Amino acid sequence: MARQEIRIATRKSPLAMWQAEHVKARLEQAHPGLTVVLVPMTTKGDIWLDTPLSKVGGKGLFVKELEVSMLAGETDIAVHSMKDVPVEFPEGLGLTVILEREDPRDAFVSNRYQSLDELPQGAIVGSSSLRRQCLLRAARPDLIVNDLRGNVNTRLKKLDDGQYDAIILAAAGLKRLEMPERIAGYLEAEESLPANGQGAVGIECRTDDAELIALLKVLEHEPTRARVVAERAMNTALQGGCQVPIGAYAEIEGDSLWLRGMVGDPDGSVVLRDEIRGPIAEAEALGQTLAAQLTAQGAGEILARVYGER
Ligand SMILES: NCc1[nH]cc(CCC(=O)O)c1CC(=O)O
Repeated sequence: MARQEIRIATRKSPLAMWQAEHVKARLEQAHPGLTVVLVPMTTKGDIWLDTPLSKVGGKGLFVKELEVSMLAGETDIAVHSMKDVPVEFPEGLGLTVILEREDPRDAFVSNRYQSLDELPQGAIVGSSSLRRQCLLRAARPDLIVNDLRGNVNTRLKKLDDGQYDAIILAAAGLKRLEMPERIAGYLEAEESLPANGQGAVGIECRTDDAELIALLKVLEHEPTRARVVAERAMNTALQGGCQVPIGAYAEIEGDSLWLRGMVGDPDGSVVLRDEIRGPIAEAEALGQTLAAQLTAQGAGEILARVYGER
């Protein structure tokens, strides 16, 4: 008998819930008669559960509760922002589907200013990401760049409370949460190279469940997968976790893939950039080659310093 129900294990943050609802709606539309149920779970916040791998690059399993429930057969799938998905998966689980990417750009969010250029000398800008901190400081050494934590709503509240003149957030998150009016302007890839996977959503499930995977495959978007594979390969080759000053962004141009990468010191003193073009089918190798190019420029020293400081 055909499967009639799919259970989505999800974190409870508004963004996680939106993404799970989105996958539910798309699966139910594609498969009449199928019911998709959300199973919200309390996870240990945004904190990663450290594994021994954290010693070599800050990697961890920050979705562990969801994975335990899938492995136990209590739930079937988990929906992730690709930006936050660790490189390794526990035995028996894998990233079986990647959905079409939405806006990959960083957004400039402010109640007073329209763009980075408009910010006065010494303005306070908030960002939690080392990549954004590096790029902000490199572009505008006069700005005060302060840490900004919490989920998207918490971060916006801190802006509205006057703790910052502007903050930088992923455009995709603001659009999904139906707050596009919060976006004062976009930072293009030339200015703020997106993090690997930014704007894309993926589905994790048990790799031995062929019937389930066949149902999920209607959501697969091949061009997005190629882009994300290249970006993640670069990040992996640099031993990057998700809290690293690394940008990796791929686009498709006809038959070829164009991958740009950056590694920088969070203090903005050094920003290494490079790029590569090649066949889409070689996405992973392109990512690895670009990582080697950045390493040749000195990326290893920068990253060792950052990892050593944690
Ligand atoms: N690290 C948190 C996170 N993970 C995914 C998104 C946004 C959505 C996306 O990139 O797909 C965000 C918020 C942000 O960076 O502003």
